[in-house]
Amino acid sequence: ARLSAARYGKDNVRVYKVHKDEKTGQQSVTEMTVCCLLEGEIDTSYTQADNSVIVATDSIKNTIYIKAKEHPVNPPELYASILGQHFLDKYAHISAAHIDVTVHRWTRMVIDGQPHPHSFLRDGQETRNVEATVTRDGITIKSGIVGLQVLKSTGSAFHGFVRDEFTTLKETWDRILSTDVDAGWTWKKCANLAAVQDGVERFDAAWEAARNITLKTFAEDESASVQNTMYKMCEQILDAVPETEKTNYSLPNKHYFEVDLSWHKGLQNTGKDAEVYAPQSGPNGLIKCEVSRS
Ligand SMILES: O=c1[nH]c(=O)c2nn[nH]c2[nH]1
Repeated sequence: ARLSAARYGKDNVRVYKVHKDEKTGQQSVTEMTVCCLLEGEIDTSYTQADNSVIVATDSIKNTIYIKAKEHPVNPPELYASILGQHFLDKYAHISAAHIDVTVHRWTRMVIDGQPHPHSFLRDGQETRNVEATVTRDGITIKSGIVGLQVLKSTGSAFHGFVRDEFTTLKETWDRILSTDVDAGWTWKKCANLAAVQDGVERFDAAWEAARNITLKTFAEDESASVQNTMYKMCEQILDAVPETEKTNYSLPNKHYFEVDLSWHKGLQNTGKDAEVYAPQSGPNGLIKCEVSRS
């Protein structure tokens, strides 16, 4: 037997950082969960019980906090790149650092019409995600949005699909569409950390654009299918963010079934009379795509 792949580190490292603006007294907060895995000349720690090559996962955890103190944690793409680059700079035998950052929502409260200086709310389990791979050959970054739950009560159809001896699904021209958005966009490779930092505002702008494109397309598209609607989202993100090379979506189709109540005094609740539905926990459709520049 031979070791064919190996990476190790610390997962689920929760980090909070506050920024206090001395002039305005306004405070801002960031909360994230970090996973940091290292690759390199570490085989002997697996095969020969040679611990001399191991940067302890506890030390990796410590480094996550130290770098969060020493450097900005926003945008997460920059923090992830700085953190990853540290391990290559410090440890010659480490060849790659895989950094995943999941940023949780703390949205500033608006109290009596005014943004509150130091109070925030968790308005959804949606997260902003970054996967950075830092190597001596450059930095690849994939940004994303995960867990953005959306629903539309009409404006979605699904008909014209294969009908055969396996098909029971009725065609519909008017259905509920609900999904949990998992969207990603992959940046063109950066040669080094300086290239990430140069034009760093592009990361927040891209996240804003991708989120707005997703919501607007979901809301306004007369959807013929999840497939077609998500493709339209991808096209627009590539157009809006020229420094990306591809984008991808993974969308569960979270079904809402009609409930036939006609057995009860002839109550009409199907088709055009449908108002009360049974939301389904599963099974769910799952539609995935990756769209690249042509
Ligand atoms: O949008 C949809 N795409 C599909 O592939 C599918 N299959 N069943 N319902 C569906 N809805």
